[in-house]
Amino acid sequence: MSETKPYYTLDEVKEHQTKKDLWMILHDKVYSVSSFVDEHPGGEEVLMDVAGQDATEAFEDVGHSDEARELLVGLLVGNLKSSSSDKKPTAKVSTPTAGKSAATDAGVTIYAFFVAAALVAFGAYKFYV
Ligand code: HEM
Repeated sequence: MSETKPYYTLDEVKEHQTKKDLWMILHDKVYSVSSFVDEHPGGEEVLMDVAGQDATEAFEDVGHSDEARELLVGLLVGNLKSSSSDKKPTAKVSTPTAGKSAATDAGVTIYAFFVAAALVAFGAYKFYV
């Protein structure tokens, strides 16, 4: 659903800092909270403090209820146009090739050990018999 909303840059969000036109960013989403300012149980001042900014930390610090989070749905106006640094590449931890070659190496080592042991045994047999 949120995909259909427009994308705004941080600079665009910053332009909405007045009580009558108040935007803020929460978890990379842009909310217009003007209609809610007077109803906010935490008061109007805290919302004005984060006007046009990313308020995610402040919002989460308060530990808002699920009810508060549901209110956000109706206030959503768009998504934050993220800077390239926001994209975190998923680290590839598994290295199947390396694992395979390690296993193969172990197999070769064991095989070589038995061949060497057989040769030593054969040499000893020849020496003593
Ligand atoms: C649009 C965003 C926000 C919504 C919809 C919202 C909604 C609410 C709601 C419903 C409550 C009542 C308690 C609860 O249900 O958790 C509440 C309390 C509170 N909010 Fe927000 N809030 C928003 C943003 C913020 C921000 C950005 C701050 C801080 C900078 C903030 C600070 C507080 C505080 C301090 C209380 C506690 C009030 C008290 O218990 O006396 N809120 N908020």
